[in-house]
Amino acid sequence: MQQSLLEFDRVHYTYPGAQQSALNGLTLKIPANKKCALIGQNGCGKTTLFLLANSLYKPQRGTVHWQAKQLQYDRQFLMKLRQLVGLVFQDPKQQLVASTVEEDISYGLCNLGLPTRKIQQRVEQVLVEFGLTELAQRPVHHLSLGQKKRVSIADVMVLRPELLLLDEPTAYLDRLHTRNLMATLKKIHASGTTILMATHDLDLVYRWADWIFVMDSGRLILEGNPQDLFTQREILEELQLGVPLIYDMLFSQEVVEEGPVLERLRQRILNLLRYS
Ligand SMILES: Nc1ncnc2c1ncn2[C@@H]1O[C@H](COP(=O)(O)OP(=O)(O)OP(=O)(O)O)[C@@H](O)[C@H]1O
Repeated sequence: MQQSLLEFDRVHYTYPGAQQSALNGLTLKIPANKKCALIGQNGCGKTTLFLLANSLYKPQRGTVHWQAKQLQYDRQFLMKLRQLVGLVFQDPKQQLVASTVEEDISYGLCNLGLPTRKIQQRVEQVLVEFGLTELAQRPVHHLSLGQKKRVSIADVMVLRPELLLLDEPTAYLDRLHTRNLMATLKKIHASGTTILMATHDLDLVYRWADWIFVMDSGRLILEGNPQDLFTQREILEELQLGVPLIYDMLFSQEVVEEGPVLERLRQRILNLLRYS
């Protein structure tokens, strides 16, 4: 059976003063070692799921488990969990707290109380891994958006999490920076980190993910691998999500007759396009 890292079981969460629940009985298991995508309309609860996954919020009903252990909300447990589950916010302003890039990356390690020498080693290693060495002394508010996003991910990865949560990481990035980011994620995944990415970019999902969750109104509606999931076109159209353009082009019913040549051509195109 597929091992899961984080499990939501019938989780409810309503923001103070809100009329409607943001999470409305959400049940979802994040499988270990996968590249997972989370899709759904604006306001369906993706960010709220992340905030509960990282234990910044607590379920009002239902439970969240990390590797079969129910989350606790005392300081010690939270410190440990936030090393294991790294959250990269959509807006780097929510993430970047220190004055320089180097200080920002060391912030989480300092909070853990690691010895100075160890902190220096880990920070230097991450600066190299993320191509940030030249920017180490740069004030974070002088960085471009692409650079800020890279620093936000480095901030989290320096803690060596087992699960990386990314909230719309490619939002506002140009093509080059999206490619660079996807190359970074490839390395992170290859090093053994499970990834869950919320995004509205279905083509990116199709080219990158190996498992997809579809949410609506605070619940999980569908999940599966890209090839199976996008066959559920009717449901996806009803949710106003549709299917990726690439999928539509390659698997539309109006395409020429099915056969081995067409299938080989599709596989070649998909292999060329894949981010992974
Ligand atoms: N701080 C808040 N106070 C009150 N309601 C909130 C708050 N944050 C989010 N909500 C509401 O909770 C619901 C879920 O919001 P959430 O941000 O989790 O959705 P999302 O799927 O991440 O949306 P998007 O794709 O636009 O980022 C929405 O109805 C939203 O209006």
